[in-house]
Amino acid sequence: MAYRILTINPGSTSTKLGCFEGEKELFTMNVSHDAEDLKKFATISDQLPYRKDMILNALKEANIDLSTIDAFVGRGGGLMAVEGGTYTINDIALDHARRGANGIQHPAQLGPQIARGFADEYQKPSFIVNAPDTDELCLEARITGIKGVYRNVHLHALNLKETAIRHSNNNGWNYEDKNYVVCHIGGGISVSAHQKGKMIDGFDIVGGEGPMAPTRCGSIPAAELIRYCFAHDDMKEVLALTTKTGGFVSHLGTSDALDVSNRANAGDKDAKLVWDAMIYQLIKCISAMAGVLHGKVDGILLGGGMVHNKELVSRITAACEWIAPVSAYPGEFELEAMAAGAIRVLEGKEQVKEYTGKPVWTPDQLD
Ligand SMILES: Nc1ncnc2c1ncn2[C@@H]1O[C@H](COP(=O)(O)OP(=O)(O)OP(=O)(O)O)[C@@H](O)[C@H]1O
Ligand SMILES: CCCC(=O)O
Repeated sequence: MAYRILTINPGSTSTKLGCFEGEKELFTMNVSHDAEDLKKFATISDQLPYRKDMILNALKEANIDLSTIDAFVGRGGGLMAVEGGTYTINDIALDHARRGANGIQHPAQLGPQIARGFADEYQKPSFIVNAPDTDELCLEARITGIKGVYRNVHLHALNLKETAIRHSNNNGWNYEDKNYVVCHIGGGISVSAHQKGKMIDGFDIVGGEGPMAPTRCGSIPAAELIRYCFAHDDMKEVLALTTKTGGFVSHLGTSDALDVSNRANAGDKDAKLVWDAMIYQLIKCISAMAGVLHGKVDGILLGGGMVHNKELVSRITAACEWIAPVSAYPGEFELEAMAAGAIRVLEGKEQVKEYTGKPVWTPDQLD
């Protein structure tokens, strides 16, 4: 019989839930949280009881009996850099998610906490699949032009890898045999290079790299940014440009990309320039990742909410199809990807990994 999996993906103002039996979706649900309610909590982990109660109520309304679930999966977060794959939520992973051990506060770190809580209660396994902390960078990608400063990536690893796996399956290929440039173009934008099943390079979208995105500034010339810091007192506000107040929010006061593209099409010059600049930067970043793969690219894959926009897809396709065929996968497969990862290990098709808490790479490995 097919395994029944509950997947939990906490975002900034909602928690997405999915229940799957094998590949079959039994239900998905988006439980909204009032932004004012969330503001009352000092840390992300303080939100746990509040979010858990809302999830339990939603599951009750949907008649989902948690005792029928075979495994619980939470979106990762707060973990030290890990190789991609499916990990048991052991005590170290739980502790790191609770306290955001990697120094980044992200709602996704509630995923392992909620999943492990349910798993303990019902004596079932719990997993994390391709956490945002996935780091498979080649050594050269880690080195910057400042000694002692290294690149640590955080990106939409879950959706990027699932998109690449699905594209491979659709074509009768193995992800492990192919090279792709994979993008997630949504609230945040991730652009990454995948070489034979490993994400060997990508832009750090939590650290202010890559194309500008609805809420993120993307890459900025270093000296301009330093001058900007000198001209501003509040470094917390400056830092927020990398994940909350940059990109469309900084230029246009909205994070709604659909609104920006509509305004651009209706003749709003400011919106058009920002929309065009984002697409320009996307094309530039895709081409950079193709270079990293020496041009040996089997496909350029586009996922995320903005990929519903046909104009964006056709402009990227026109600019990049000289590199490789461009395929669009609008939206995201995050809930399905978490279930699929758990099922692969439960069926013995993939080896489950043990989180050790030691990052995959530290600068002392250079010595
Ligand atoms: N047809 C469209 N044209 C332009 N933008 C669109 C279109 N449809 C959806 N979007 C935009 O996609 C964005 C949402 O994408 P998505 O759902 O992937 O984001 P998210 O889940 O909030 O964040 P993230 O993708 O970073 O996890 C919104 O800004 C929305 O306006
Ligand atoms: C780290 C990838 C997810 C995000 O920042 O939204």
